Amino acid sequence: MNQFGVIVRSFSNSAAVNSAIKNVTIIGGGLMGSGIAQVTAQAGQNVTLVDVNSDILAKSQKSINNSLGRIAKKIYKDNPQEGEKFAREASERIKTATDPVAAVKDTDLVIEAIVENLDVKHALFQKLDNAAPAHTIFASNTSSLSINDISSVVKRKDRFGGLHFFNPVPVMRLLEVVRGGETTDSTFDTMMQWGKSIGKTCVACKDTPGFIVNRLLVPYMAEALRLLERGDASARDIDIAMKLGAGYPMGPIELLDYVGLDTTKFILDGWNKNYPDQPLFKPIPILNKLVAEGKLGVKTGEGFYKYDKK
Ligand SMILES: CC(=O)CC(=O)SCCNC(=O)CCNC(=O)[C@H](O)C(C)(C)COP(=O)(O)OP(=O)(O)OC[C@H]1O[C@@H](n2cnc3c(N)ncnc32)[C@H](O)[C@@H]1OP(=O)(O)O
Ligand SMILES: NC(=O)C1=CN([C@@H]2O[C@H](COP(=O)(O)OP(=O)(O)OC[C@H]3O[C@@H](n4cnc5c(N)ncnc54)[C@H](O)[C@@H]3O)[C@@H](O)[C@H]2O)C=CC1
Repeated sequence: MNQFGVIVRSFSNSAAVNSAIKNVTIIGGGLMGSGIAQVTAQAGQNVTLVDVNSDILAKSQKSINNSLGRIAKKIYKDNPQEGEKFAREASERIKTATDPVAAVKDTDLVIEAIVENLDVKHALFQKLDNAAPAHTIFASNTSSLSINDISSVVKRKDRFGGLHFFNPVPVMRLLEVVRGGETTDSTFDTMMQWGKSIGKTCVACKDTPGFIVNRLLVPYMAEALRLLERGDASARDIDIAMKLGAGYPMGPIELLDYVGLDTTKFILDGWNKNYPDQPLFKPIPILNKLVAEGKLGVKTGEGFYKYDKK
């Protein structure tokens, strides 16, 4: 299996990792849900991707097909026909739906990737808990909320955990597997095994704010904005500095635009509310202003920088 979760014999000698999970329902077809749907389908599993309307789902399918095309070109560079077949078959494994309750009736794993808002996530999981089979594991891709807080509204707390992916999902190799307070060993092991089955490198983490990556990355991006606000350096120079001086693939301000300014604001606001004494989590006026103006980064065509609308 290669790093894209695709079993290609000529690319690797390692055996495919089996998982008890065959049918996966992903709720939220935005930036992250689309990527999670794609990597799951690439690994040969059946996916149902759910969002609030069919226009959004059509956009998700378009971005999945674009990404599959890029990956197919890379791994089947000497065999374009095989590449087309791979992309078509993966795409066909993804069904779309607008009713989350019907979409979990026959599924082994539900991964929630909707807006980073506890009340909205609660309303969704409450509905799903009664509808999904008893064995089904629920997971959230939350960036910053507590898994215990999210799972507080369901009965299946033992079959609930965090599966935290990174953007862009088809390229980033890490998956943080998060154990909530009541997650059983069996649920945790199944989630780990599933992560491996889709080609990700899994790390384990407790239910601590930001898990591993965001606890380090979000304060770093916030400090970059404070540097910018103080007028100590321009956005472009901060980005160049961290790329050429620290070897990061993107500078912190480019990365903020890439992640979505609304998502980062949600994260900081939530942590500031829970940890008011932590200076690293304080609100950042320049970030709040852009979000209020609807400039959310790459996805809206403008954030700290401007982008061509796709
Ligand atoms: C907020 C949270 O909760 C957690 C998070 O996600 S935090 C954010 C984590 N993500 C990061 O830190 C991303 C940092 N950036 C990067 O790693 C890189 O800039 C990047 C992979 C995004 C793009 O890489 P790049 O070299 O700048 O651009 P680009 O040449 O377009 O892409 C590199 C490769 O990835 C591929 N690629 C990029 N995006 C892709 C996508 N969505 N689908 C498929 N392939 C993709 C490209 O085809 C390209 O392949 P080749 O090298 O074979 O040509
Ligand atoms: N943006 C990022 O880099 C990362 C985000 N995350 C987390 O993933 C989750 C999703 O983030 P993004 O994909 O960036 O957001 P997004 O805004 O791109 O997509 C969210 C999608 O969920 C849909 N949605 C909202 N409520 C819904 C509901 N009740 N039922 C069905 N669909 C619903 C929206 O229509 C939208 O398409 C958030 O919890 C975020 O914190 C995790 C890792 C990285």
